[in-house]
Amino acid sequence: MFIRNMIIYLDLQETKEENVNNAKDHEQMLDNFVTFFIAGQETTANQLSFAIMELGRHPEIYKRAKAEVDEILGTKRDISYDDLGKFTYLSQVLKETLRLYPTAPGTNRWLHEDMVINGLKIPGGCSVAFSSYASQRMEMYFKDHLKFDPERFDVNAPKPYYCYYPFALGPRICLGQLFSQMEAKVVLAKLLQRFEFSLVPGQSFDIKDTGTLRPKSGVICYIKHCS
Ligand code: HEM
Repeated sequence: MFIRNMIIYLDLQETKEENVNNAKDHEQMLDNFVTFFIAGQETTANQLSFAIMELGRHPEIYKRAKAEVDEILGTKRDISYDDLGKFTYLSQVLKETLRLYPTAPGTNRWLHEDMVINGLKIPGGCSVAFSSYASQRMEMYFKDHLKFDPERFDVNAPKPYYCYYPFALGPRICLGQLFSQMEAKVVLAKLLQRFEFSLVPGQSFDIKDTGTLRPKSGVICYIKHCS
């Protein structure tokens, strides 16, 4: 990610030298830089914090995720691309984490013309906000809606179409979706392979919304090196 950001930065400098008068180009480049920098770093980092938090709260889920990692990696240091495809349960854990804690909790779209949705008229020329946080916690879409349950994302479970969208939907869907989930799997697998986590008792599991969601007071853990 750092290298990627650096490349964008260098491009920006070159553009500045070549085309000093074109402020609009620069603004767009800067917009992209900020998007990548914010969208590309905090969202995945916070997803991992929430994942560790939920694994700490559910020892049986933790045990199963750890068993999968140990079976696939053993004591191997490097994770290959093929290994990533085998982390079925870990992937379910990460999806369920983003259901309860969509770290980018919504998005919006500009409506160019009037629309009627479910009998409700929405006038054109306004911005419509979508909350993945709200949709993904609704009982009408998810049984035991507040329960952390990675089984919802089992390959045989019914697919939660159009009510689960942590990366948004449509042509402007998150550009980094696949990359971020590869990154999250690598980091979580490595953490589970090498360390044992347990939550320090008495901490709050409140959420803070600073544009992206994060655990309000961090996730405080005891960490032990796996023998
Ligand atoms: C857990 C991790 C992530 C989540 C939950 C997430 C979520 C989102 C959401 C909800 C949007 C808005 C899309 C829309 O309005 O249609 C978005 C946009 C975007 N994301 Fe991510 N994102 C994540 C990671 C990343 C990473 C790692 C990158 C880059 C490497 C990235 C790059 C972008 C970009 C460039 C956009 C703007 C796309 C556009 O407007 O066409 N995201 N992301």
